[in-house]
Amino acid sequence: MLKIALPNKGRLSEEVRELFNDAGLEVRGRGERALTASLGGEFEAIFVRAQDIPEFVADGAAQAGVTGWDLVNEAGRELESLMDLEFGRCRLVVAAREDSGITRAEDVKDGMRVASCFPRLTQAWFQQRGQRVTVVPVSGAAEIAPHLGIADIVVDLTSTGSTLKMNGLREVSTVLESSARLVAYPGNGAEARRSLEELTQALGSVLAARGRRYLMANVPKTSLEQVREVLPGLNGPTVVDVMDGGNFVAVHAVVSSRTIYRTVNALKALGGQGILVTRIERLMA
Ligand SMILES: Nc1ncnc2c1ncn2[C@@H]1O[C@H](COP(=O)(O)OP(=O)(O)OP(=O)(O)O)[C@@H](O)[C@H]1O
Ligand SMILES: O=P(O)(O)OC[C@H]1O[C@H](OP(=O)(O)OP(=O)(O)O)[C@H](O)[C@@H]1O
Ligand SMILES: [Mg+2]
Repeated sequence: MLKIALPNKGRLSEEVRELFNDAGLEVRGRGERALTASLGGEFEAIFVRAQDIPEFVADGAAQAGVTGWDLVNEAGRELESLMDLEFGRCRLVVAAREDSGITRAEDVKDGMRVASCFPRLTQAWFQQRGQRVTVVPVSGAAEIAPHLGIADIVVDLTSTGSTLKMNGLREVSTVLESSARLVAYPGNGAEARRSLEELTQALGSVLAARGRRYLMANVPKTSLEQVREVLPGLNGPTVVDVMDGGNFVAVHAVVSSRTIYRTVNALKALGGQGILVTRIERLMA
């Protein structure tokens, strides 16, 4: 059995579970507080805090894991990064009180105190810039520190920016961009690597499918050349005969979901009929 460490709660846990489900690795038989669950196949999920996952995987207690890229960097352990999972997007930023007069990283003076749940990354970032700050490690709610006089500035995660705003803080600089990652133990043997390669492909096929739709339409044969321009598909559209279709043929293609509205209108303008758009579960190139 290969152990995959997954976040037990918090920001990433629901989306991780959904991704694995969509890849056919359903988290089975997990009660609210269960610490492990079978994922089907040769995988077993172990549910731990997102923060602990880099350590567990780096130690080989789990052969792979999913956690934030921010936490992987903060841990500073050697890990193989197998795939960016594209959700959990956020940034680790330097922020200061609106009324502090600090608007750029250069305004941070030597000796200032910086509250952060990411003390290692914070220390390293300022050090690299030649700024000598004192890091005040906290385990959460760093945004309150400047108001309590515990620190002058903070280094914290943000995505929508509403927490910073609510706390009267202004973003000054970005330390790191993050999203959820699939990481692996560097000491895995050949067999584990093969299984993890299959896992990576399965998860990748779900991610690839999410931004795409499968489109079918009947179009006049005479407009096929123009249809090709509208429907590039992966390797150009598949063209299928329609029984008793007269002048019409069916075209099938995988298209971007972002442009589907325009694509459908363009097909209609070319005489397309019976247009059907469906979701794709998985897509392997
Ligand atoms: N606002 C956000 N938007 C998007 N992703 C985020 C956001 N905040 C955190 N994340 C991502 O989710 C990861 C886990 O954060 P989360 O808040 O769930 O856990 P935690 O606060 O470290 O743990 P716990 O809830 O157990 O104390 C972060 O390391 C980051 O990668
Ligand atoms: O830019 P925003 O969209 O406002 O998000 C930023 C907030 O999200 C995270 O906290 P979270 O909500 O995970 O709570 P936590 O402090 O309990 O981890 C992060 O620590 C910020 O406080
Ligand atoms: Mg959090």
